[in-house]
Amino acid sequence: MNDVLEVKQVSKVFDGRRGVHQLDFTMERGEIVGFLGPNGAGKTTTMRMITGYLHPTAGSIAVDGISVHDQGRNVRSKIGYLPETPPLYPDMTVQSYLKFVANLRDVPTREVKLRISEMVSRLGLQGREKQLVRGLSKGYKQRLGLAGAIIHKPDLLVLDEPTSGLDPNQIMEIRDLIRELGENHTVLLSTHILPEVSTLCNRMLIINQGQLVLDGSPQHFGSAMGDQFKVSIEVKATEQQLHNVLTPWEEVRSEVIQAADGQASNGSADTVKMLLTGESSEDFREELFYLLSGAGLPILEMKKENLSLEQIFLKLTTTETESEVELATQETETDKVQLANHATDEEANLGTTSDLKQSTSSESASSDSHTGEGSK
Ligand SMILES: Nc1ncnc2c1ncn2[C@@H]1O[C@H](COP(=O)(O)OP(=O)(O)OP(=O)(O)O)[C@@H](O)[C@H]1O
Repeated sequence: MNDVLEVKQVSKVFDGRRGVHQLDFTMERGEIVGFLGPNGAGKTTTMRMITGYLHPTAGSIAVDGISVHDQGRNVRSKIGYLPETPPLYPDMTVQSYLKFVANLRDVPTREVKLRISEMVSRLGLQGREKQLVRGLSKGYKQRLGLAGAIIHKPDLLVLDEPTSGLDPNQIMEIRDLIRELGENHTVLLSTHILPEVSTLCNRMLIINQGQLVLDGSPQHFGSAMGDQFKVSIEVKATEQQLHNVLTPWEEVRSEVIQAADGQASNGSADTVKMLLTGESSEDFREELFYLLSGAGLPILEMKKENLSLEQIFLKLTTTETESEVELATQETETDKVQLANHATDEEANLGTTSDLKQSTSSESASSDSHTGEGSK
């Protein structure tokens, strides 16, 4: 069996209110999975159940085939957990904190010294071993939290919003570290930052109101949602010529985005930009090409329009109507470039364009501690 994590029909009820409901998913060795959802969706609750800090009301969770709740002690050595606020002790030094965690995680005494020096060099903490935790910057605290989470060499690493509250440089550093850690660990990572998922994860899970609403690779989401195939084109033609050719095509709906009347401006030929939407997700570009070339209308540009991750996320996690999402997909080309799944590296690294954190629910709901159930 290659599954590191098995979450089976897991539910959590808090005082009669649903926290998560019948979650069902597995994670294979080596996967880096992004766990996404709006505030209050159930990400932290799920992560705390996986790491054994919270008991499910129903269902079961196993790591490497061992039940998290029946054999807590055996399984805890297999899991590394970084809560949103790492449980660091301000009066300890970096070194004494790592020693403390190593003992807590049952690292054999003879190996502790070596593991600490491995963690210090791997997480870039050299020169800070004797520094008090209280004097570390937020980025270095996060590094130390990560070091504490992996010092016992766990199979599964669970990271709750690991870049939250960091400045752009620190975000890039922590992401690089997570990417590196993903080479040796299976990682479940919760985040509100969509480009973080595109750059770090090969699979994502979206949760909304306690239920899993999507599971798959970021690239396959458009078709997984039964999306209609959309193409934007620019054609050297008049609106009337295009109308004559395209209107009889029943399977594809066309609408003009922009028409440039050549006669009125510089005397060059007319061009028209259109958005074409198919009845289904079937690719109709080849048919379109032959149709327009058969009519003697040159295609200057043809581009497949994908739903961006942001649009997919909104579609799945809000109650907005189909038509609102539809509108979003028909924004101007500039908007599309901004929103596109393929965010530039800079955007992806800085996460500035797509931080979807919604401010409506209480922040206090995500402040973790290791004190167990009901501590939030
Ligand atoms: N200890 C608790 N007692 C009562 N209700 C709780 C407790 N912990 C979580 N909840 C509720 O369970 C639901 C899921 O919360 P959770 O913190 O898991 O969401 P989240 O997706 O992690 O949100 P965020 O992005 O804000 O961190 C929310 O409605 C929350 O209020």
